[in-house]
Amino acid sequence: MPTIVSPSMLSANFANLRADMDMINRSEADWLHCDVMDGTFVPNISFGFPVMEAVRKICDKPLDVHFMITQPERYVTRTAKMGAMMMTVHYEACVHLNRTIHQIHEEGMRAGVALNPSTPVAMLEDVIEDADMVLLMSVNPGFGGQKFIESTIRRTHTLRRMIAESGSNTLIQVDGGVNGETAPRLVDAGVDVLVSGSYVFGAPNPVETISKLKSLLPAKRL
Ligand SMILES: O=C(CO)[C@H](O)[C@H](O)COP(=O)(O)O
Repeated sequence: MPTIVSPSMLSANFANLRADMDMINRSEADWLHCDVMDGTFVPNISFGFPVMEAVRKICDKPLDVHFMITQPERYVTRTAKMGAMMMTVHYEACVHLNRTIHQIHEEGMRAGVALNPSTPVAMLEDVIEDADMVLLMSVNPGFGGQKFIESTIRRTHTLRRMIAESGSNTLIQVDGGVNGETAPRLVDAGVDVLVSGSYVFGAPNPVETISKLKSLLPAKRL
């Protein structure tokens, strides 16, 4: 399975969103990662549907939407209507996670489940087969530009074993502090989808940085 790179829109320059989306369209990015924050689940507010609907019209890449909000199930239908490919919700924010995953599937999207850095990977044992992707947060969610939390490498190994034991094809995504140094180590540990924000958008040549991120990665298992 090839490694997927999904630049995080959280670090985009909103003063010129069209230029940022033109850059993403020209690049080897596979998806565009959208971070929705509500100021309650995380101590920050990002953007909502009007911005993502505008982006959807000018971005050629599939949208991978990460909801850092309470009760994300309220927005499943609207996210599908907006044209998202993947809807990721937090384990910590869903009382009925199994139901929410099925709602997402019923609306024709892929379902991701995100874990905060302090939530044990084992909490997902009983839903792993239903999830298309698990997002391991490698920073405490809420802000771009934070330092990578090292225990993510160990957590990736644990999750990779759990997925193998379940016999499922669930993808592993990591988000937070992903750069030229952490990316190869993450892929080596078993990550399939890399989300990178400030490393990409803060680079002098973001298109080249996305290509480098992909080419830096060790050859993946088949
Ligand atoms: O969503 C986040 C935090 O909530 C991520 O940190 C963000 O998507 C990526 O930012 P960076 O690559 O700068 O760490």
